[in-house]
Amino acid sequence: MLNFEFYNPTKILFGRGMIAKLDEQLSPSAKVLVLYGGASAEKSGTLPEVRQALGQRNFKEFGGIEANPTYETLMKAVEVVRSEGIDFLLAVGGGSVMDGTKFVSAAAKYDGEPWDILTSQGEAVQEVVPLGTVVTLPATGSEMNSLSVISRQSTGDKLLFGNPKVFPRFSILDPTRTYSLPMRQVVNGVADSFVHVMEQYMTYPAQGMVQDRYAEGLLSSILEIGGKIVDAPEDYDVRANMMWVATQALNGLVGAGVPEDWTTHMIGHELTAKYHIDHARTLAVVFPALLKVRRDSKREKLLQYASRVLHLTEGTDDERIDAVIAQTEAFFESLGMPTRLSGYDIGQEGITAIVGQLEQHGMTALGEHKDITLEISRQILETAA
Ligand SMILES: NC(=O)c1ccc[n+]([C@@H]2O[C@H](COP(=O)([O-])OP(=O)(O)OC[C@H]3O[C@@H](n4cnc5c(N)ncnc54)[C@H](O)[C@@H]3O)[C@@H](O)[C@H]2O)c1
Repeated sequence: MLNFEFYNPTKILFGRGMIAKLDEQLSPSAKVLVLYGGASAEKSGTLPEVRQALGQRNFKEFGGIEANPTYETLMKAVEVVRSEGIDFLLAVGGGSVMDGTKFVSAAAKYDGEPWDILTSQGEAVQEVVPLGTVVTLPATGSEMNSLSVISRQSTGDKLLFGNPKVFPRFSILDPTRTYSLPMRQVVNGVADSFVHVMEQYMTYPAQGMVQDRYAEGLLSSILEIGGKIVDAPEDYDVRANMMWVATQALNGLVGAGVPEDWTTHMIGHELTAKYHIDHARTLAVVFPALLKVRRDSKREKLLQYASRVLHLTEGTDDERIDAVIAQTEAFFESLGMPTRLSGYDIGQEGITAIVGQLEQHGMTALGEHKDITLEISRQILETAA
């Protein structure tokens, strides 16, 4: 097992009606800014429930944080935080609102040009305004991690930063608050969570017995939930399991002490930045192609996954690896997600552009062995063509 430090201070309040406990989480004198995205937070009743839970306390609101949150919009929230003397941020939404709120949290206290926070991958973070979340979309794990992905419209960049100071102080997860999600977003969450676990599992054996079996439990659950969730839109237990699995898929625990390969996310971010494809859908295109190109270096874990999760026992090793890749593609396709770039009309010109963006962002040594060069990234994209 590899050495690791594990730190996760986020308090989780999970279940039906838990938004009512919001007030208890905040100090009586806190000056709160509630941040949210579009009209769905209002229409679904989540925002009204949050307002009610905040009662008579002093709070302001900032709406309009878009999917794939932008620096340009978030800097307007930073102005509100500074001018109103806000000292607590409450994100009500999915990954985009939670990530955006983390950026506002760090940018509002940053003495300099806040885009530095992204270009330094979070090292530049100084002080922060503390934050909490009310989750409406289970997918990213942002509610229990210290990561944030921000886009900049003016340059077409989409960059990630991480810093322990932006862990939410608390996150409220009420599965009934996900019932209003369009099915497209529900399945996006299934795919995103699946790939998050895979990126901390599908590498090479590192004798992380607990981590491997934990990851395999999460993967089995996601495959099972993926097969049920479309036909059971208001099944509390399916939604509750989806919500908790998504949180655990990226709260740091499954990846502690084992190698990780975030190539799929890094290439996926470039596809979203250039083509505005939903985040999870980019992963459904890149991940199967990554498995095809890296089948030799991931061989042992592919076989372990074949036997422990998919229970594949027939055929040669290579035939079982073929079956793993075919079943992974079939899983995404069963969620209605294309697994080829051609599904988004992206051809050779697009591949060259994406490789150029990877180069520009320094993504030249990806993967668990840091040996996925730009040439191999191109091969992955060509395999996904
Ligand atoms: N922080 C992390 O660790 C991490 C990990 C993976 C991805 N991300 C980032 O998170 C973002 C994606 O987040 P996401 O997948 O949660 O989607 P999202 O937050 O972008 O939301 C997608 C859409 O669903 C709507 N929505 C949200 N909750 C709803 C509800 N209950 N009912 C109806 N509509 C609702 C939103 O308004 C939005 O239009 C991307 O920018 C991605 O890069 C972050």
